[in-house]
Amino acid sequence: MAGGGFGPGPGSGKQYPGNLTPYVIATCVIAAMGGLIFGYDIGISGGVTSMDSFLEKFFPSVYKKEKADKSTNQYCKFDSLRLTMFTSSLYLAALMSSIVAATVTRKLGRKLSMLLGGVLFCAGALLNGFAQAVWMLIVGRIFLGFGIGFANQAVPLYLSEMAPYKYRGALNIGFQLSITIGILAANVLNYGFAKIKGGWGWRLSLGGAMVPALIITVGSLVLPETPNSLIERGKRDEARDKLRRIRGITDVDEEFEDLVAASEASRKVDDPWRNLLQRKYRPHLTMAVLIPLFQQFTGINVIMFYAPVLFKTIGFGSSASLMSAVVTGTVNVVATMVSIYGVDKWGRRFLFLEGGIQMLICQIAVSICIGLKFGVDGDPGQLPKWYASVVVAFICVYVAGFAWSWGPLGWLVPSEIFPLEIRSAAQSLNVAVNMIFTFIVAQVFLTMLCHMKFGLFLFFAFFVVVMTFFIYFFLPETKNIPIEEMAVVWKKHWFWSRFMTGVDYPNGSLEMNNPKV
Ligand SMILES: OC[C@H]1O[C@](O)(CO)[C@@H](O)[C@@H]1O
Repeated sequence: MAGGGFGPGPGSGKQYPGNLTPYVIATCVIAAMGGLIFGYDIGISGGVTSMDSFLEKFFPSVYKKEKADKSTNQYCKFDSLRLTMFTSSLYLAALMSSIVAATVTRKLGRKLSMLLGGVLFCAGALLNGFAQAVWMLIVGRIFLGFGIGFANQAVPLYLSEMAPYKYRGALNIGFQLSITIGILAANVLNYGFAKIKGGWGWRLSLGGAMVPALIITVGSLVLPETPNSLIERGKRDEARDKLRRIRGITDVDEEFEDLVAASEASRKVDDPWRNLLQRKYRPHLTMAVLIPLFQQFTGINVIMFYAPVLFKTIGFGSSASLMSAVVTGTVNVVATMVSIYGVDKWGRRFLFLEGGIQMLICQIAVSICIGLKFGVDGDPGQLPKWYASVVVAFICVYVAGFAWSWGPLGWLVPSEIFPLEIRSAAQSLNVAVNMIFTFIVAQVFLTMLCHMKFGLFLFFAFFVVVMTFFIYFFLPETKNIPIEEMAVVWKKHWFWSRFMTGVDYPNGSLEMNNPKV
């Protein structure tokens, strides 16, 4: 995903004039709805799959098993490939469409990708809301996934191109913030809709995705195209006018010339994928793969997708489980705001390292708590409410640790380290790796819980140890470093410097203003 920090920083000598106009604010708020939908879909499926009426209708075998073996192994209650397929099909679809979207976004504009995303979302939400059979659910999720591929490709790119450079960092995390708000909205609605008499509340939960979907569909029709995209498609005069309108001033020449130059420079790179394999881009390639992989191996989506199911497993009733998901969702939103506040003050490394240690402690604690009560056979006997509440508290502290570290930084850091000539390939790789591992975690979690039992949390804890050491040794601080000076951080790094010998990076503003995904 593209993002913040593409503009000139404090050391670049360039200070493009321009204001944070109401026009920009309005366009960015509408565009950020793409993040809301992503979050909504992440948050909605877990709650819906914990509603009895939904399970009974679409997954009767899971429902029967859940009802029948109350006192037996809690770990395996929900282990159903079809059930996980319902959740995870979306991510596979998103992975595929993000690859197509890269071309649409570049050749036909950001607006069209967002419009396609919105239309696909509407189709998916309708199919899900009116579903009569499992296939309708899964096809609906696939449509939603296609929509997410387009929206996640185009929206962050759109935001970073529209925003005045000074606000790009905050706007980047703004996208993750809207994802977390979407997750929370889904959790709250699930909690309310589950109480509807007649057991059809899940239809409202799933169909509710129509609201943000319609907003982005209509929004993308009225949103302006970005100047970068217009230049890229040969419409220079239109681009200059747009830039004036967006920045709220008439003198936009300096920025405009740089956009044109950046577009021309990027056209000379004909195979960004091959470029990415060059020795001097080894650190970038490593980060493009490992950062999204590690983000998913924190295990966060075990909580985001399956919190209600998990809470049911540790002994809460249906309603309390959904309520607990609302609590974790709220923590997620608030802690992401902490990150917006602190990321440029305390730096990326501090947040990564602190968040890592916090997550590790909580994962070990959750594992011990569950292990002590559930043992290996998964039979908790009488589990006191206070005990389950302690588990939820640890989970909340864990979510906070994620939400101010790997959550937003998993997008921000890659977006600020890629130089233009590899940006398109590296960013696509970043999104693709994220989706693949989101898919894998979603698909195998319930089976893993069944087999690894309380050890599942130790499995993710192990990865948190690995990633925390990785950050400590291999990630240089990128706080307050202008994009065009980023090469320096690798050149000075104890390990990565060996790949940088004899490397002369193109300098200046040319490479900064044309974020491509
Ligand atoms: O807020 C948690 C959410 O954030 C993401 O990591 C995206 O950045 C999702 O995979 C996860 O569900």
